Amino acid sequence: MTSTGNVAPDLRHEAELGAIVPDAVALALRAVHRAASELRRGTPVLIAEAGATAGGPRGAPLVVAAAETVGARGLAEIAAAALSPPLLLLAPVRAAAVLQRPVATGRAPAHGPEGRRLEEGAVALRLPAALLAPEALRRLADPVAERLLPEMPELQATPPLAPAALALAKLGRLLPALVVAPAREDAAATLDLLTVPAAEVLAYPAAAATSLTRVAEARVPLEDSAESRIVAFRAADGGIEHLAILVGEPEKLAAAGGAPLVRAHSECFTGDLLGSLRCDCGPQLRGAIRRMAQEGAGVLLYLAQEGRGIGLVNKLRAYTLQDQGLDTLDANRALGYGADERGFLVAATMLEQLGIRRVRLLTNNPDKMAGLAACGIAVEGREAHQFEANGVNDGYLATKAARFGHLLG
Ligand SMILES: Nc1nc2c(ncn2[C@@H]2O[C@H](COP(=O)(O)OP(=O)(O)OP(=O)(O)O)[C@@H](O)[C@H]2O)c(=O)[nH]1
Ligand SMILES: [Zn+2]
Repeated sequence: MTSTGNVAPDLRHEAELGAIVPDAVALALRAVHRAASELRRGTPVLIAEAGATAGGPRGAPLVVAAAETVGARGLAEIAAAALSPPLLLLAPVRAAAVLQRPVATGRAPAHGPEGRRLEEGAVALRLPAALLAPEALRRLADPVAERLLPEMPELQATPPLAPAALALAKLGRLLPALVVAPAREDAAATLDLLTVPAAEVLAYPAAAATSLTRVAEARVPLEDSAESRIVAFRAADGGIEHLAILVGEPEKLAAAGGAPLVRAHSECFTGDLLGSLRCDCGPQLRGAIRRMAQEGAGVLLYLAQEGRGIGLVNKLRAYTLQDQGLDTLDANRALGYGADERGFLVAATMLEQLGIRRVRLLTNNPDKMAGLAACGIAVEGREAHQFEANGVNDGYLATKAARFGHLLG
């Protein structure tokens, strides 16, 4: 029990509650996290306009389910909630592949909180009855799946809440392909569906990043660096933790006015853990720790951003597409994702909390430098972090240089 001194009884009650009642940001994060989980389970959710009023279809919430996971029950719930026949929402590149022709979205590219260009836009397709079935929907969503469609879908006007729907599927690390329809106002209550405001879905990545707090810390001597600690950071959504591996005492170096060596390393299960030859992540991870140990100090941020933010399952799909001839950038886009879905506000928030505001960044990726700088970290220098191609990852490294602008040397 915490001591509340001489506070009046009802105020004391409020003070005690204050410790456990989550604030508005945590509540919004929780709602979005739950909604993404519902999509993963194949359950529809409702996306509402902020401050939407009851009335015609314009202000109506959008009932949405992920094409990848929805089953017969979810489709029946959509039919019960819908004011008009369901549509399929796809990212423009995926829609063009399905329709086998270019698709214009007419949307200007938007910019994320770190100033990065977001690859946005959504295309709506009318679904003939033959395609409104779980197996057909999965084939429409997934470029890896067999593509024999019984009928072709047709273009339709995109609903205003479409960007939030696609963003929610991406937050669930699902293929950004959704069955959607404007919904009756009473759908939430009568069908017991979760409602989430569109604005909260779109604000989620930045809100989650800035809500990070330190939750655990331990000394962990490593093969390549005896003097190492791991600090874990957790966001208010309760999502997967991000880790900082501190080599030596980089906080002291920063407090004395220095700019420690920092690497923002996005997790790669295949490369970091299994030694996959498809990428350069394993050598980069171990190489960064070794280099920091040689310098005597450094911070490796181990970010839960698998597959440049598309998740492991989608990265495996992207690998299949790469085996069919696409490069790493086009494979992401064929899935409906952007070339790089990461934001570096997570990394900047972790550095701030470690008291590190000036860094020398170990990277070949100019976007990481710009991303951290846009989040208020002074990037005072770049240290190249290249490793020899291994005979398997040659094309991957060449694409990073040619199409992502990675700096050589
Ligand atoms: N989507 C996708 N992700 C990949 C592929 N190969 C590796 N990755 C992921 O790419 C990320 C690599 O991250 P980093 O090494 O931190 O970043 P980088 O952009 O290569 O930049 P630097 O290494 O800092 O120069 C990891 O999350 C990997 O899982 C791929 O073919 N497709
Ligand atoms: Zn990798």
